[in-house]
Amino acid sequence: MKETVVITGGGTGGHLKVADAFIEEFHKRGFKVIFIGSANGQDPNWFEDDKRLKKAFFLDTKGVVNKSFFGKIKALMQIVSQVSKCRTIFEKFNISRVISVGGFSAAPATFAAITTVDCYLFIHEQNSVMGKLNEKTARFASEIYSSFLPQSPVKDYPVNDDFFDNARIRDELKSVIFLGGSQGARAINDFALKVATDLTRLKIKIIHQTGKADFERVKDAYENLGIEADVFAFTNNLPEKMNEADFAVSRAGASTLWELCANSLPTLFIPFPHAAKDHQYTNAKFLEDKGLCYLLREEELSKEKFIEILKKDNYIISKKLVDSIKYNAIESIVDDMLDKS
Ligand SMILES: CC(=O)N[C@H]1[C@@H](OP(=O)(O)OP(=O)(O)OC[C@H]2O[C@@H](n3ccc(=O)[nH]c3=O)[C@H](O)[C@@H]2O)O[C@H](CO)[C@@H](O)[C@@H]1O
Repeated sequence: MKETVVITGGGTGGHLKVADAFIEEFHKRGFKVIFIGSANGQDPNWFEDDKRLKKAFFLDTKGVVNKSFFGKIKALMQIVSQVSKCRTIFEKFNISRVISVGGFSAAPATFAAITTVDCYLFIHEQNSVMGKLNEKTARFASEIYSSFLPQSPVKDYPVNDDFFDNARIRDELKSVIFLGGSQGARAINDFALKVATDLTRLKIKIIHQTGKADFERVKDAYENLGIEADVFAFTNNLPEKMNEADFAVSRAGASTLWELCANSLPTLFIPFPHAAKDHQYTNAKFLEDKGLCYLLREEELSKEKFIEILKKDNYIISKKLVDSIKYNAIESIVDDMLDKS
């Protein structure tokens, strides 16, 4: 019988999507899988009743970054108190492999892995700049996987096959999709509304993911402009929406960024300006340096610049994107982990 592995981490959709890919891969290979995340955040929504899991634990932990001094101390004390709980779980289920996808949810199980004899820790870092926890614990890991690190043994990002299956080379411009990441982005919503009339005049269809909080406002605004756009708060079928689009305007969260690459969809990235250590900017910069995307900060945005970008020959970018990422990253990462432990 195959052993039990622990997948830990979460907090935001970006981390959880990668956790989900690991759960699927280990489950497919016949391993038993335990998920350890936080009770505070999105983790339970994703994995509470997941049939692929032998068990899911949601611990009382909160983020440490962006807190006051006392808030940080409290959050750290909470994490410390959960480490021994994780060690008990490891002992009970005989855990020797822990895979962290980062985020504060990963802290207790990561520290427990480091302090447990004969337990291998593997880290998947999604972004171009290491998160606080990964930065502190990386030297204890048996391997760190990242699409941005030159020394990573696997550089492809774990993207669902659907994004590749729905890919196509863009050789015309009939529709633009606006994407705000898992939460939506007000700045992107405002920009879309600002250029909507021009896009309509150019006979370009608008597809727009607003995020839950801003949906009603944006929907009403399109109605007031008399524009029939495909507006939604969140979709479970993003690959299909991307396939319909010929150009994207998007935040530069790691998962979305590589999904757009897998889809061969030319993109103007507008990074979230308050992301830790400006990592969304450096995520997109990595692609921009290779001539694979456009990148503007919020304050650099203008209607004129955008229209100019749309008029460029984006066929070349779309074609180049085909070689920027390959299928089966998760299989290659798990193969590498099993070789090393
Ligand atoms: C504000 C912030 O700090 N955001 C971080 C967060 O972003 P966020 O959680 O937005 O992360 P990503 O862009 O990486 O992922 C969003 C995920 O949501 C999915 N999706 C989105 C919209 C939709 O309608 N349907 C849908 O399924 C996308 O396919 C994607 O897989 O985690 C990322 C990964 O660590 C980081 O790079 C981001 O910087």
